[in-house]
Amino acid sequence: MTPLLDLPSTHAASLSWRGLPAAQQPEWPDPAGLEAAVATLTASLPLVVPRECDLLKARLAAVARGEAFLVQGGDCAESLDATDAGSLLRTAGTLQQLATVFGYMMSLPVVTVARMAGQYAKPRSAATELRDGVELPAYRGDAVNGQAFTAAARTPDPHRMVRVHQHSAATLNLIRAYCGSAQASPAHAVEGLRRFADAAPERARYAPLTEDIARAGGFTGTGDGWHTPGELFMSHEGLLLDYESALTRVDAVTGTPYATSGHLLWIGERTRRADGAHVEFFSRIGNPVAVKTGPSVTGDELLRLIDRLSPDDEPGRLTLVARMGARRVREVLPRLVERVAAEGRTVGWVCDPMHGNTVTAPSGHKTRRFDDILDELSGFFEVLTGLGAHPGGVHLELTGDDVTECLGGGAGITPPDLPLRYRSACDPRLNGHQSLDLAYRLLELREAVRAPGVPEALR
Ligand SMILES: O=C[C@H](O)[C@H](O)COP(=O)(O)O
Ligand SMILES: C=C(OP(=O)(O)O)C(=O)O
Ligand SMILES: [Mn+2]
Repeated sequence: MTPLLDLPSTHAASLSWRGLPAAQQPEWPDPAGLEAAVATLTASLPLVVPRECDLLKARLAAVARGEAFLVQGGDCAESLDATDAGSLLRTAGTLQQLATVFGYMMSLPVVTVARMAGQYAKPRSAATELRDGVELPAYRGDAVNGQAFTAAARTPDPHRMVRVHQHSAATLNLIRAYCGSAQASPAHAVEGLRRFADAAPERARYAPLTEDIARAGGFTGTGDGWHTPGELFMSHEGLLLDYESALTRVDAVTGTPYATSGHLLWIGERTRRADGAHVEFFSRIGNPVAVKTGPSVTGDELLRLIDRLSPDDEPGRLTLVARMGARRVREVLPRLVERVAAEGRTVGWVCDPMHGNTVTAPSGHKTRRFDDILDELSGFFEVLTGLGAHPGGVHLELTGDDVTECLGGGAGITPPDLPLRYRSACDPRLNGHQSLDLAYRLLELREAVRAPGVPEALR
């Protein structure tokens, strides 16, 4: 029998990025510790296998062709101390409920991808944090250091990467069990939507919409048989190159290296330079990959990234995640979408309406306004649809828990509410209700646009 994977080897993906500029890497204080952690990871089991990554790539090819919609979401930063199975399952459930609403809205099958089982490393705007005259290294995610503001916690510890691998394996194990259970069925998702709609301040509008969704059979577009209810893929930002390359394995069948830390990895806004180490590493792996792009990206830069990451123009290989901010999306995105289309490149276009809309509340909490998030998302739909392109999906920071991190939404979280249940280790997430509220509000906006009298180009 052909083995699923070769043993780890010194293949190009683990080597070629070294020596290139690698932004946002920790300053590990202990080279021997780093070497030991990398050796442990190199000898560790893969979390995912190439066949699963290829399946996701095939799903994302449908997104790129305009035949499917991507729902991607989860924590900004997972925590190694979080051992709350309920919380993981609530987030997985929220993703599936969102998939149900968006599938109905788009009349398309949905591919669902969690920011989970690996989302432990954070790029930061500033390398250090200053509090009361004390300056310490910034928190860079649980894969690197601790959140507590002490010199001990903030010192990068490479052994944390080993703990991340173990914790991700346990998370994935739970999610795989969930995906095979009745809890992950479309009927269960519809029940969750009914509970949400019945309790929402907008009940009079949302309850009938929910019945329309239920009548459509939960997920739509399942007729061709490719959508498996309960199918949930794992993704994270591939930021820590020592971690990612130590977990890269060669597919024995094709000889292609795959990052086995997750199904889909993305490159963040701060590490996407085309001649940098991240792009080089990503160019060598067979996984489906994504790149986040903010408003400063030029058309030429984007084309260069596409050339580097998807030279064969394989559909599903590359997803572009636009995070422009509500104020800029309508101005900046059209020329980029037009340029990529003019060059005949096949990518999926997805909107992250979170990272361009972060503000600081008077209390000092990082937060985002629900209305800005909705506005960027509707701007994204306007732009893509107006150009005859496919609005391919959403990328959200969210949790199924009842946190108070973003402002507004149906339940109307206000600035004084923020400290009540602000639990994010990094950026503010939509809570379960705000996430569904966003989907229903967008659905209402889309239905209004589809009403008679609206020009065809905008529908
Ligand atoms: O999640 C994304 C980034 O890590 C985060 O937005 C950076 O935040 P900062 O500007 O507080 O460093
Ligand atoms: C770091 C993130 O985003 P971006 O790279 O878009 O800033 C993130 O997704 O948490
Ligand atoms: Mn974030």
